[in-house]
Amino acid sequence: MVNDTLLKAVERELKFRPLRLRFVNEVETRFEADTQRQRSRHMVVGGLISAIIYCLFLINDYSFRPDTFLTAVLLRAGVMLPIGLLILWWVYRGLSPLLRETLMASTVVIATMISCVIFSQSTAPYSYLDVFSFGLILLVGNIVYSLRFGYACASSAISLLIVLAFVLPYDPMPPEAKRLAMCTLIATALFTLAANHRFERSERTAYLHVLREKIRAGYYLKDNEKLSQLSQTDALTNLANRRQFDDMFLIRWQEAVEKKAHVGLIVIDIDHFKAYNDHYGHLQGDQCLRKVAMAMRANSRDADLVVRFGGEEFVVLIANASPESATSAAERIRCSVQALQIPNHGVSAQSVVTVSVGVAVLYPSVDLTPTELLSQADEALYEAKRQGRNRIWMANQADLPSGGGAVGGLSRSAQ
Ligand SMILES: Nc1nc2c(ncn2[C@@H]2O[C@H](COP(=O)(O)OP(=O)(O)OP(=O)(O)O)[C@@H](O)[C@H]2O)c(=O)[nH]1
Repeated sequence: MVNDTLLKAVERELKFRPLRLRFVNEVETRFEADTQRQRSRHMVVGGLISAIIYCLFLINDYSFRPDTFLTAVLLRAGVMLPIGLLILWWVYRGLSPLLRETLMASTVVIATMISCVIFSQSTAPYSYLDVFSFGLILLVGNIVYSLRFGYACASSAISLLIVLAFVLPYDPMPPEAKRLAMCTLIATALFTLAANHRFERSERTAYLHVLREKIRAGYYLKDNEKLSQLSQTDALTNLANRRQFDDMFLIRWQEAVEKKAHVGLIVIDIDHFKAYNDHYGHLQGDQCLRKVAMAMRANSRDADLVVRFGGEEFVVLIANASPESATSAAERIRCSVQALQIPNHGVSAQSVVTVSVGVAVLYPSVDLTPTELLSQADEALYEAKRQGRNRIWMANQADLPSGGGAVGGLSRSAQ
């Protein structure tokens, strides 16, 4: 999507990346919208793997503190696992960023709490050794889930406090082991938080670069579309121009060859336009051209290509045209211009602007070229002028260079 304000905000973020990770609101909302789905999936996969490993620790519980094995089963598989799976299910379904991060961070805190209860309930001599493994829980939150930095800090701090609260009064654990365990845990928290910060920073910076390119690409695309449209349109009348006609004529011709269908061409020229220009001036002449162009567009089918061929000459390219439909399209156009009742006092006091129309319809074949259809229509137009103007003239079969393929021979006076 092309968005000027968004592009400016993205460029500002890229230029002045402060230590604060969160973007300004507008970019943050976009960031969340673009990354939420993938982030939730990533968390769910990480959560499932962590849940399995957390339950596998029951093997440890069984081997070196069998006295609390039942409690461990109850707490790990009966409490932590269902809570964890429920949270993962919610996250998978999609939650607001705040809820998602809070719930995922809470699994870290709950797992720490449960692990502390299990180790402190046991009277086994080495149960406290388990405290050294609690760093793994912090690692899951800060690295595996890659919680947003603020949530990672909060869950790590709360978890450390919980461990401290359990370790300090736990008598079977020697004071040296308590000190070492707490130092190890704090160091683990700090290292994993530093890595978490770096991950999030690079993820966000990479996102900004991608977003900037996407927005710019949107601009380029729009510019290109605009340019291509301009290069195919006549500036005065907004009709298709000669360049678009040349392209479309070949395409329609080829289609007609393949489908064995007719191609029709109507060539229209405003009558006595020089007199109009001389009488009213060039600017009003332009105005007249616009009105005539609008009438022609309004009285042609959407599928027909209405072209300003040059000066006061127009062309309508009709796909799949029978001689009858081309003739009636030409007559409709002629009548619609006359119906505008634009006075042309350059000719006489009663004169209005009219058009002469040449019509040609062909079955394209290998020995015919599009130019032949165009010259037939031109000749028919010349004949319409010669016959007195304000009329349509159908290209005659005899006009064909090859002597075959043209249809009609009809001329129609309009007056
Ligand atoms: N205002 C204006 N006039 C144009 C434009 N292009 C061509 N013309 C004028 O169209 C007129 C065409 O005149 P002619 O070719 O002599 O044809 P005509 O006076 O219409 O006579 P017939 O075609 O024989 O009926 C000239 O005066 C051109 O200057 C344009 O873009 N704007």
